[in-house]
Amino acid sequence: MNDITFFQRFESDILAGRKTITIRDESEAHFEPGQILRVGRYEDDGYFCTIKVLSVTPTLLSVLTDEHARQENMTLEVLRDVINDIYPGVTQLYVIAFEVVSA
Ligand SMILES: CC(=O)Nc1ccn([C@H]2C[C@H](O)[C@@H](CO)O2)c(=O)n1
Repeated sequence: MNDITFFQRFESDILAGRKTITIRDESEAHFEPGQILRVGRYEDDGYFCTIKVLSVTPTLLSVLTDEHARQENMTLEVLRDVINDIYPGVTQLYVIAFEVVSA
């Protein structure tokens, strides 16, 4: 049983350490620093690594920066588009910073 999922297209970036945050809505804001999470692919729930949650920080879509985009390994324009696709109309978001502890 996995604790969090990511779209398959982000798997290689996560495993390579190029993607070190994920930005989620209220439904996934309950994670806490220090928690160890099993990570699966959204498409098939197949496990692909274990991460440690470093921080969970409330933010707003309107204040996302190039630094968030860098930590997502994408441009800010693409990051805003991705978030608008996944969470249409949502402005209150949560930045979950993590590190891969095993894969
Ligand atoms: C079910 C669900 O919401 N799954 C998600 C949500 C977000 N992500 C990724 C996409 C971007 O890189 C960031 C920003 O939301 O997190 C995801 O992989 N899977």
